[in-house]
Formats: sequence, C-alpha cells, structure tokens
Amino acid sequence: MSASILGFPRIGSKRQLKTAVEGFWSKKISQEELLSQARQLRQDHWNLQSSQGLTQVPVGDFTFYDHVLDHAILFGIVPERYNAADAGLERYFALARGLQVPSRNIDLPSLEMVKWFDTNYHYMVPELAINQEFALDSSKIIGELEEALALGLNARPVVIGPVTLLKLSKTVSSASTLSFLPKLLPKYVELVQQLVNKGVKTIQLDEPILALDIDEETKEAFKTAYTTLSQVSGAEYLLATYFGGLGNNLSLVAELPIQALHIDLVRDPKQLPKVLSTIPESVNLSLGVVDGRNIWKTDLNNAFSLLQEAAKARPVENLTVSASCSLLHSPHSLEAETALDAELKSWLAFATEKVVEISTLASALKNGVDSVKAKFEENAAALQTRRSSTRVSNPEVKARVQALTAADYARQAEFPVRQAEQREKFNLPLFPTTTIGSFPQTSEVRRNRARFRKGEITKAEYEQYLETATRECIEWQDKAGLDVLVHGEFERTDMVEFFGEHLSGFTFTRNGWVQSYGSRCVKPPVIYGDVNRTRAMTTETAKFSQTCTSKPVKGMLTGPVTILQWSFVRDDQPRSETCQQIALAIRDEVVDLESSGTTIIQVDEPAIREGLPLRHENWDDYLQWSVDAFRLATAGVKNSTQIHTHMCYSDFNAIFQSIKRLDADVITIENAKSDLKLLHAFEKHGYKAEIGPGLYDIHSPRVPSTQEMKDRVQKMLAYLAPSLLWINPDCGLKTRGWDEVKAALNNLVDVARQLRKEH
Ligand SMILES: Nc1nc2c(c(=O)[nH]1)N[C@@H](CNc1ccc(C(=O)N[C@@H](CCC(=O)N[C@@H](CCC(=O)N[C@@H](CCC(=O)O)C(=O)O)C(=O)O)C(=O)O)cc1)CN2
Ligand code: MET
Ligand SMILES: [Zn+2]
Repeated sequence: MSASILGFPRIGSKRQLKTAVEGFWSKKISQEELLSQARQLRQDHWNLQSSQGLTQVPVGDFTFYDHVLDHAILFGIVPERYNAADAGLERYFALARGLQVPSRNIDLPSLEMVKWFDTNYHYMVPELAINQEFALDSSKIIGELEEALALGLNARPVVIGPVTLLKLSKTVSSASTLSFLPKLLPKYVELVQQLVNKGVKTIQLDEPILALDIDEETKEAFKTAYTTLSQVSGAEYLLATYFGGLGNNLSLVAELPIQALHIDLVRDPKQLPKVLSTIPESVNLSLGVVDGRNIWKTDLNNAFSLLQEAAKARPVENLTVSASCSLLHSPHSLEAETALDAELKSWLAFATEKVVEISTLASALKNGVDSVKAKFEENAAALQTRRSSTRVSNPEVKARVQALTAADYARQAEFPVRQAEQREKFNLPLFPTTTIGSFPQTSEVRRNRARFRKGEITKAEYEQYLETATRECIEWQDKAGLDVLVHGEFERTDMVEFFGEHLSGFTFTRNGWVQSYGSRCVKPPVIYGDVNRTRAMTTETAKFSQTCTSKPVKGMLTGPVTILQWSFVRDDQPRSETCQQIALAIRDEVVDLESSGTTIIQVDEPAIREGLPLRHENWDDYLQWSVDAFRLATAGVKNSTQIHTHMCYSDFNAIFQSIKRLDADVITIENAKSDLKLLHAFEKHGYKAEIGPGLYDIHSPRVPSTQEMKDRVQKMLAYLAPSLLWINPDCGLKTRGWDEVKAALNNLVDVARQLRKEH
C-alpha cells in the first residue's frame, strides 16, 4: 500500500521560482544563485511530501520554464538555429522565449507555445527536423535524482512517455511524428538504463494522450514502445494516464507490459470496475481520487469507497492512493489565505492540503477508517456546511435562467443588416486598425496597485493614477493614428480575476498562484455559488475613456466561457449551468455599456477552444452550450452596436462552424504563428463577418517591421476580401514594454496607411 503524487507545483509558496528566473534574465542574480534556489525548492517540495508519509516522491517534475521543453533537451530535439546560443541555460531560454543579441548577430524567435491538453498551462512544442537525430542529455534528471537519493528519499523519476512526447511534437515534413519512434526509442532505453544504474526501481511514464481518441498508428506505437522498454532489465514502469478515463484505450493498455498504471478517477470514476476487470492483477494500480485540477476539499468518504472497491478486487499492497493528475494545476498552499472567509476556506484544499488528504486516505486504507476517524468527521462536517450553505444558492438567478427564451440568444438582425448600420455609424477607413485591449502592465502599474492594497495610497489616489495612465494610453493611440482605441486595462490584475472580484458567487485568493507559462502565473478566482452581477463593473472606466478621444474606445469584457475556463469552478452543478449564469452577468454589463454610450464592445473568448472536451463524442454538447453562452452574453444590443470577440492560443480549424455561430461582428484572432491554414478555413466555409488575423506575435519582445507585416496582409488578401480585414496585433500587449509596443504599433499603422493607398 503506497501513497504518492504524479508531480508537485514547482513555482514555490511565494512564487520564488518566478522571482529567481526573472532575476536571472535581468542579470540581477547569477546562474549559481538560480541553481541554488531551484535546489532549495525541490528539496522543500520533496520534504513536504515525505513528511506527510507519501511513500515515493516524483523527480523531474521541476523545471525552469516548461517540462516538455526539458524533454526536448533531454533527447536532443533542438533545431539547428539554436546552436547560435551557448549550450546550457542561454540555449534553454532561447528556445523558451527567443534571444536577440545584435552584437552577436543573434535573432532567434522562441519555439511555438500551445495549451497543455484542456488546461491553462502552456508547453513549448518540440520541433523535429526532417532528418532528426536524437541524443541523450540526461544531466538534468540524473542530477535531480542524485539530489533526492542523497536526501534518503524513495525517488521515482517522471518522464513524458515516448508516444505522448512525439504526439505533442511537430515536424515540417508531412510525415507523422510517430515515424520518429524507431530512432527515439533507443534513447529512452539508454535513459532507463542510466536511471536503473542509479538504483531506481520504478519510472513514471506520463501518457496523457491515452485519455484522447487515438488512431491505429498510435496504438501500434504504444505496443512497440512499451515492448521495447520492457526489455530493459531491472526497470519497472508506472504508466500514468490523466485528464480523463481510458475509455476504448483500456484494452490496449491491458496488453502493455507495464508494472503499474495510474488512472484518473476524478474525471472518470466509472472506469474503475472496467479497469479492475481488464487490467491484469499483477499490475499495481495508482488510483487518482483527489482532484488535481480543482481546489475543493475531497469528499473523503466518497474517495474511500472507490479505494475500497479496488481493495475488494486486489491486494492492498498493489494499490497506491494518488491525485488525479500532477498537482501542477493547483496553487501551493492554503496557509497564506489569511484574508479568506473562514467558512469558504474550510471548503478548500490546495496542493499541500491535497497531499495531506492522500496521506489520510492511505492511512484509512491501511489501518481502517477508525485510525483517522477525526479527520473523516471533520471533512464530512466541512462538506456538509458547503452543501447546506445559503450563500451558494441564489433563487433569483435560477429563476432568471429558467425564464430565458430563444430570442435572448439572437441579435435583432442578421449580420449584413448590422454591418450596414455599423458602417454608416462609424465610417471607419478601409483596413481599420485596432489593438486587442491591454497595454503594458508596467512595474509602475503593479506597484501602485500593491501600494493601494497595502493602504499606502488611498483609493482616490489609486483611481487618479489609473485615470492618468488610461488617458496617456488613449492619447498615444489617437496620435499614433489607430482607428478603434482601447483603454489599456490598467485597472485589471488579470482579465478573469478582475471579473471574479466584481461578481457575487465568486471569491478570490491572495496567493493562489498557478503557473500558466514560464515564469507567468495566474490566480484563478473561485466560483462557489450562483453567479450574479450586483453593480456595473466597467461603465465608469468606459465613460471616462471616451472623454479622452473623439475616436471610438472599445468596451472590454471577458466572455463567459473564458471566465469559466480560467476559474476554479464549483463541482456541484454542471459547468454549462455556471457558464449560463456568468453569461447573464456579462449580458447585463454589455447592455449597461451600450446605455452609457459605448458603441463597440469586445467580449474576449480566448479559452473557448481550450475548453473543448478531449474526447470527440463530447464536442457537440460543449460547443452547443459554450457558443450559446457567448450569444446570450452579447445579443442584448442594438444592430448598430458592434460586437467584437478575440481568440488566441489554438488551432481553430476543428471548431470553425462554432466560431461562425458566435455571430460576432468582428473577430480578432491569433494567427501570427499558425500560418494561413486558418484563413483558408474562413474562406472555405464562407465566413462573412469582419476579421483581424493577428499581424505579429506579441509574446516576444521582437519589433516587427512594416514590410514583414505588410507581406502577411498580402498573403491574407488571397483569402479575405479587403473590405473585411482589420489590422491588429495577435493578442493583448500587457506583457510587453512601452518601447516595443510603440515601435510595433507605429509600424502597424503604417501598414494600414500603405494598403489604403493601394486599394
Ligand atoms: N487568467 C489568464 N489566463 C491566461 C491569460 C490571461 O491573460 N489570463 N493569457 C494567456 C497567457 N497567460 C498569461 C498568464 C499570466 C500572465 C501574467 O502576466 N501574469 C502576471 C501576474 C498578473 C497579476 O495578477 N499581477 C498582479 C501583481 C501581483 C504581484 O506580484 N504583486 C506584487 C507587487 C508587484 C510589484 O511591485 O511589481 C506584490 O503584491 O507583492 C497585479 O497586477 O497586481 C505574472 O505572472 O507576472 C500573462 C499571460 C492564456 N491564459
Ligand atoms: N483583452 C485581453 C488583453 O488584451 C485579451 C487577452 S487574450 C489572452 O489582454
Ligand atoms: Zn489573446
């Protein structure tokens, strides 16, 4: 009987990793200092697990930027061009975030970054060359293993499995990335041998791809890979699956020569009986009963009955209690949440508390529930207060949802009618220019917010500061010649957290940080009850902003699906219902913005693609309610009010029909890194509304030239009519500095000016 987790959040209780890494980038700390802080974090996190009695600790879950990128280094999947950077951390961070050193003639963009399954975590996409040769560089994982062994820990190396690693990679050729398996496998074998030589018994191979629909080629790859790996003497494998059930991949997994299997019993508790009857008894089962993707306290009784069901079918020695997936997606600890209401706090468990839950469940399984009776009782009592709490339920919200009719989901007229009215009203030039919303969140902006929160400046002083920042931002855009302006979002910590702070049914944390990419973190708000808007959230800012210019300033809102997707969501009602409630709150805001004089309103939905279920069979249902939620949020306005939406970070081709069904008047979309494939889809499916495919990548400090952006537009014009095309960057500018932003936007406006002359 054992207890362990698949991975722990690496960012640290106070985001020490962010501070250290960013300090290293800005040359405030040395490489040695960075390495030593990293070592400390790993040690703290392992100690935390072992002090709670977890029987094994994962090794390799730590990373300076992204664990998939670490695997590219591990197997030598480094494109030629990065050899311009020095081996070691310079090359590593060049892959992660690009590198520009004019004096050395270096101008490297970063690798592509995309979403990790259905999470808000982003990974770097390994890029396989046509003639890719692999080379093992195991220094990182071996180093970390030695650290753990020196601490006397029972260490289990964590490696992404070969099939998932290849499936997440890309290659320029038309060949399937799995065609690289025969060349890659020997390197896995070599790695496993090295680990075994260090005294390792079990190696965790993460294959989350098994929670997806996979084709025959992929199934064959699994058989080949695991048969080969099983031949390394002395090695045992824990095959880890998560983010869903095994579904029809169960019979494949049952055939693989593995010693242990991890299953996600939070996303799919119903798979347990099938797993128990299909997976050979000799295979140890790691049971993911604690939710790694949400922050609610586990229902210990419920989790325990799943464990007992397994214990009836197999010897307890062959079972491991675990969390559904790596705890990477949970905040570090509740300890810092001193401002959280006591009752609400009693409903929550972050990563550290989840480790305790796992340990409690393991004790119950080993020594009987009576051995941890008090803990079970305390848990049941907390859950009971949550179930019966009056603040969870709001009858007015429920009644309003009940009363909705089809008319609430549709604009008054079809797009062509709206477009005609809008054109007359706005009289915008051909190729109108705009931005996506945020402008640089400088340290000055953050410092002022922090000072206000600490009471060092008054509310009035803070608001005065925001007005000045907003006015300067708008005046700059006006002068630069942009056509549709934005206020810059200086008052927001984050596009989702801001709305979480203003809506009832939500709470927010002080320190509930979760890594989003690299050193960047988010603090997802917590939705615990029925969502309701009690007062306008953005109209004052919008009204003020419009006084700064005669050009239209867009009202800027986050859409219901994105608010849902980037929050911790209640687990006591379907996500679709929560989404509908958020949609109503946003609808009220949209309508209020219109009444207070805002004529163009953008409702961002960058997370709509990310929310798409991993299994195809669940797509239609999701796309129905998510698109409906957007329509509900935006349909309450006049024909002449222009609704924009914005999306980023994803391949939208698969959900194209749903994008059409959003019925937005203008869509701005990330495109700078995903080529013209998407635009082809817009053409093919007869998309009629207006569209602004991003002209440059805002995730890099690199300033795009006028010519390169103009070339991009020329290519786009092969697919899109000039009268429909908007000119804009591919996402918000909050992570950039002002110098880069000004230079890039000046060039962008130039592009539009030149094009207008030519058309
Ligand atoms: N939720 C969400 N998900 C998203 C995105 C997004 O915008 N939001 N965009 C995409 C990319 N993901 C991103 C995620 C995070 C950030 C980001 O910039 N995060 C910031 C934190 C933003 C924040 O809340 N900042 C706080 C600052 C909190 C803080 O550190 N305060 C210090 C003081 C700060 C100072 O003096 O400078 C303190 O209190 O001690 C604020 O503005 O107030 C960071 O990690 O650096 C950007 C993109 C996809 N997913
Ligand atoms: N309006 C938001 C911004 O500009 C949209 C960002 S999408 C991740 O930051
Ligand atoms: Zn975006």
